[in-house]
Amino acid sequence: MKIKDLAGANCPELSAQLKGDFANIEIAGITADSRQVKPGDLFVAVAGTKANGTAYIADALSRGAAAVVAGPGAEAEAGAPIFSLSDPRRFLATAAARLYGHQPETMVAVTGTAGKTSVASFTRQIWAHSGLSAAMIGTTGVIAPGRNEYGSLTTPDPVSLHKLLAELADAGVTHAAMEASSHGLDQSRLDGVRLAAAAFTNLGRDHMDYHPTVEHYMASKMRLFGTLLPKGSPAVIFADDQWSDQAIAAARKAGHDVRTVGRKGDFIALKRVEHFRHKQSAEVHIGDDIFEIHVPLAGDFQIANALVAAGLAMSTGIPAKAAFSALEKLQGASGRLELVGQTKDGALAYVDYAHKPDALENVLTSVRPFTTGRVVIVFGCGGDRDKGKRPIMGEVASRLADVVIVTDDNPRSEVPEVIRSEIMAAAKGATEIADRAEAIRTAVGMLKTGDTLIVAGKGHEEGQTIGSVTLPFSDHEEVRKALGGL
Ligand SMILES: CC(=O)N[C@H]1[C@@H](OP(=O)(O)OP(=O)(O)OC[C@H]2O[C@@H](n3ccc(=O)[nH]c3=O)[C@H](O)[C@@H]2O)O[C@H](CO)[C@@H](O)[C@@H]1O[C@H](C)C(=O)N[C@@H](C)C(=O)N[C@H](CCC(=O)O)C(=O)O
Ligand SMILES: Nc1ncnc2c1ncn2[C@@H]1O[C@H](COP(=O)(O)OP(=O)(O)OP(=O)(O)O)[C@@H](O)[C@H]1O
Ligand SMILES: N[C@H](CCC[C@H](N)C(=O)O)C(=O)O
Ligand SMILES: [Mg+2]
Repeated sequence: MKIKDLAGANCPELSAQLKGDFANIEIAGITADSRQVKPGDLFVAVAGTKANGTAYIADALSRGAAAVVAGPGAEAEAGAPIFSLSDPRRFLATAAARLYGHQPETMVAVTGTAGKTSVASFTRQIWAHSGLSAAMIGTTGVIAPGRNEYGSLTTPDPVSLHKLLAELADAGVTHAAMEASSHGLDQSRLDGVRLAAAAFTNLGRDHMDYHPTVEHYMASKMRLFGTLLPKGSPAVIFADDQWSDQAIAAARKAGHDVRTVGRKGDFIALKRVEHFRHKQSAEVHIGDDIFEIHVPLAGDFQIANALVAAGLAMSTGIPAKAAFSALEKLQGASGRLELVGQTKDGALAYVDYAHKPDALENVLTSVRPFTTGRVVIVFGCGGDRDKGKRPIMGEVASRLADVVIVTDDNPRSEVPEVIRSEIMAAAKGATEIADRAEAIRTAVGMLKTGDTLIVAGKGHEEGQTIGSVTLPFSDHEEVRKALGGL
């Protein structure tokens, strides 16, 4: 594709700089990483958290980059095709979308501190239940007909994302639900995605290492409604969170068709919920119609996630009745309050991905009603991530669980003892066991009839990152091994 076509009406700022021969430069591919440049590629230099892409312009040109797009003030060397844009990240996303050409016809995105993976997964399942060729993209990777791949980022970088979306569309996928993380939104990773609808679940504490304030965190999430979702589109918003009113206000201000779900919901109104050991039933109202829904998953929060997913499915053409009947067959996303097994005395062992205070609080509160014995929790906190959440999670665990074992999560470049001590400082009565497998074995070994164990923080993850090395590790496997040994 010629660079003038890549810019087109989409980027008048670039079009204006394409004088003479520069307009006809042929672009083979696009990347923001100089190390990935192949001859004929367009290199987009963006400023990141660790490095500034402008430092790698020479590297990109030496590898055969056909042209370079950089941020404001980039040195426009005489004769070299280097262009300067006010927002190169947004350009990277929209240009990747143009270059790869197509994406599934109906795309939805979900943001919020907790519940994104679950909502994206449930939305895909509802669509699939209605016979549509549907996909999800998120923390657990990509799931589509014939594809189930482990992923690393919640919201992939724009180039991998559009390559993937084009592959999915080519394979006949018409509907895709994706997670919009605050990092992804802030870094414009989704700016080239054509959205049919978008959703918000909730806001709690997370990522305070990246966002200077909680308002900045919320504002990043609200880019989904304010900038990305085309005006007038359905915005499905969980109504019962502390931040719901702000999300509703942001979506209204952007001119969207706001559809709230939950106890205070006006699109899907939740009237009554009954919790059983492994399932829940609820009565919901849509206008004058009353539906009884059944969700075969534990955890109060899964009802909220199921309603947001049903709201997204209904906003993309699925009748309410079909959406609700699909909920009866829902499978939880891997590692989200997932029952891995039980002891021969019937104590339950779950793996859950709670790695932030609100999620931990929710998961511990969710299992209490059906736990006649003790709630036992094993958890830690990741290194190189929001440090402030560590004592808060320690306090939540010791307040809501009967037995607390603090262990390692992914220490990454931090000293594991220090991470643990920051949690322990607020976790009254907790036991510290550094080795995660040993912590799990100890917890399983102490289970008695009526107890519930939750191994939290790593969910679906298949490795543990210590320093810069990731060793194979699975909470599922360790729980199974420990149960097998009983
Ligand atoms: C903090 C963060 O979000 N970083 C992401 C970001 O990196 P960055 O832009 O800060 O990159 P940088 O290292 O400062 O480098 C700046 C630029 O120079 C380029 N460069 C660098 C070196 C070189 O030799 N040549 C070169 O061109 C880099 O490719 C980059 O474009 O953009 C990269 C490409 O898209 C991501 O891989 C990287 O994710 C890192 C690995 C990461 O750990 N991200 C996590 C925190 C994350 O994004 N998590 C969210 C949220 C999860 C949740 O909700 O819980 C997610 O969506 O997964
Ligand atoms: N609606 C919800 N409200 C509160 N907590 C929730 C909700 N949904 C899920 N959780 C908790 O958060 C954990 C992660 O859930 P999920 O993976 O669906 O969220 P996520 O937003 O995708 O998280 P991440 O940002 O890590 O990708 C679950 O294991 C559970 O403990
Ligand atoms: N997407 C989240 C995952 C955290 C998972 C937890 N196991 C950890 O390592 O902190 C993040 O990057 O913050
Ligand atoms: Mg997720």
